[in-house]
Amino acid sequence: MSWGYAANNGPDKWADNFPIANGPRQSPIDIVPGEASYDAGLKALNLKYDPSTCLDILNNGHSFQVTFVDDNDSSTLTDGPISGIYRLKQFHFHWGASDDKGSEHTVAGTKYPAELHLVHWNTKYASFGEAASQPDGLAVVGVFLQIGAENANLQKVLDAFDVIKAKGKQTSFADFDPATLLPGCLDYWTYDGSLTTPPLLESVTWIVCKEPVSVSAEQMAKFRSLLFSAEGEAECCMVDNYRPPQPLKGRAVRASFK
Ligand SMILES: COc1ccc(/C(C)=C/C(=O)O)cc1
Ligand SMILES: [Zn+2]
Repeated sequence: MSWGYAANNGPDKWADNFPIANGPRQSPIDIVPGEASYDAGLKALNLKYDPSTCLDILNNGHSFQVTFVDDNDSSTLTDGPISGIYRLKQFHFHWGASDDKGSEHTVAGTKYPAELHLVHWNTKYASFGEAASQPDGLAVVGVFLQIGAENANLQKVLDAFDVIKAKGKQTSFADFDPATLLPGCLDYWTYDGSLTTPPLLESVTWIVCKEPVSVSAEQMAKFRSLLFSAEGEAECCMVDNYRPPQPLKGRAVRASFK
């Protein structure tokens, strides 16, 4: 049986096949603002995305992801807490069955209804796959979603859902600028962590934005219309696809802001 988010294959079971699940730098974590240390040496995030690198949108059975062409430096993350150039590979989300849960990171115990992850890889390595196994291989920008006004930029992504409802469905998705999903203020917390799904590799520099972006309740219902299940299988709604916070194990969380 493969991993998932159900009682029999969910986060509490992942260590059976992926023992790193109990490792020293696992993600997500609960971010406690009062315990984060302001680091004046942290640079502002420099995100430069080219919409023409947007390729397709896929239901991978755990989330949906929008994948980008990453054979050049058209869409990159530089500065912030990292050194060098990291290329955007994909973005995806995690969300709940109801608005009181869904994010992976929490802020002083507060869960948001959803969380966006923009996954970038360090170009000092030859490929995403190679980078994913290195301690400085990946940088993921996390953005919280909170219930409010309809998000017109997000709606462009949600409008593609009808053709990717089931696991394994994929369709072309062009000319989308992921920068339109970012909050106005790019203040962030940063810490060393991991992938939040198997293989849970400890290769991620996490960059979690303090400011959430809006999503309407109707848009959240659209997220919940996707399926974990493939066509022809018993329908299982894609909800609660989030890993809960993991032990900090002595790690420092730094803030880019006072
Ligand atoms: C090498 O295989 C991989 C599988 C998943 C991932 C990600 C990007 C997981 C996550 O988003 O937590 C990376 C590599
Ligand atoms: Zn994620």
